[in-house]
Amino acid sequence: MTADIAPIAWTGDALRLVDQTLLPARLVHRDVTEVDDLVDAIRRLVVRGAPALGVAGALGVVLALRQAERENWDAATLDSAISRIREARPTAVNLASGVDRVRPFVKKGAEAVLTEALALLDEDIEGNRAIGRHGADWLAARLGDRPLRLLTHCNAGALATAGWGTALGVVRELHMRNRVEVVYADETRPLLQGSRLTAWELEQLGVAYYVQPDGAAASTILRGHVDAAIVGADRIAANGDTANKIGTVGIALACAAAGIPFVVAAPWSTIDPATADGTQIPIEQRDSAEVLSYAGDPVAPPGARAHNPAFDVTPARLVTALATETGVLEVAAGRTPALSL
Ligand SMILES: CSC[C@@H](O)[C@@H](O)C(=O)COP(=O)(O)O
Repeated sequence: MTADIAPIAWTGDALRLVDQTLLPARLVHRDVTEVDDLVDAIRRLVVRGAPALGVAGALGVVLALRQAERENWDAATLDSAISRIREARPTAVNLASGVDRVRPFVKKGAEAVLTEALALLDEDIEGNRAIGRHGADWLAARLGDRPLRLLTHCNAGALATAGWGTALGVVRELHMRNRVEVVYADETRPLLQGSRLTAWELEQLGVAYYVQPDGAAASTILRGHVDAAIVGADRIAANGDTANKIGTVGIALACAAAGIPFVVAAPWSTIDPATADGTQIPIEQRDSAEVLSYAGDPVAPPGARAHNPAFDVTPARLVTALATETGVLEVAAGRTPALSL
């Protein structure tokens, strides 16, 4: 196995990010020292994935404090810079909670914030390894100790976290146990996190995979090619409703129809007790150009309008299990009858 991917690092002077917009063609690191550049990097998905956003947000508060010192900001300017980081994307609760975790340390100075932010980074990696072990144990107990055919959507790998990954962390753990036959990686339109990032990670790990169009997922499941689907989450409401990348709910419906497990892998930090249910989760709407063009060229008539929600909500009743760092919670009470083609 190759050295683990570290999408976020602290250099001592800067937040060093793997530029995820350029993968898999190029592995380029970006050093960020200014709040505006971090907000831009978050919005453009240079750094992305809920846990990674949490760590980037926390380290972003260090950048804000250092910039405040360099530029003699007053307290209100600093506060609004921190809030701009916190609100750069709305759906992943980890971004807000990462900033909120370090905010009480702001009055103690940048070093105190840095210590707390780096603790969050370490905890995330450790937590992901535990999610991987618990998720793999649960799948083996439920489906038998045999190589599994898994389906995933978007990227919930090392790149989406501080390291190791959540849903892909489970895949990695199973792979270490020789219990992965193949992974179907949905390409994940419109920004292709599945084909660009998940496939890249699986390639590095030596896991067998297919990239498939999002539109193939339900058919692949109903035709019996998949033993379980496993995805990450951006925010889990108190009742278990789960927001994840657009397209996830269709996979959950297909899993329910086929009678196979739909598993969400996420740390407790992604569960938001302040959000009662999925209707209250803010869903990010992104630029029309992401849908209406491809690699810079138009793919729709001039004047076409786009509907571009970045996330959807899977109702708790469709979530078979939630793999966390402390164990697996069986969420869905009942399953719909299985169909097959
Ligand atoms: C461990 S990452 C979980 C989710 O954040 C992931 O599945 C996802 O939907 C990411 O969306 P993105 O828009 O790429 O930030």
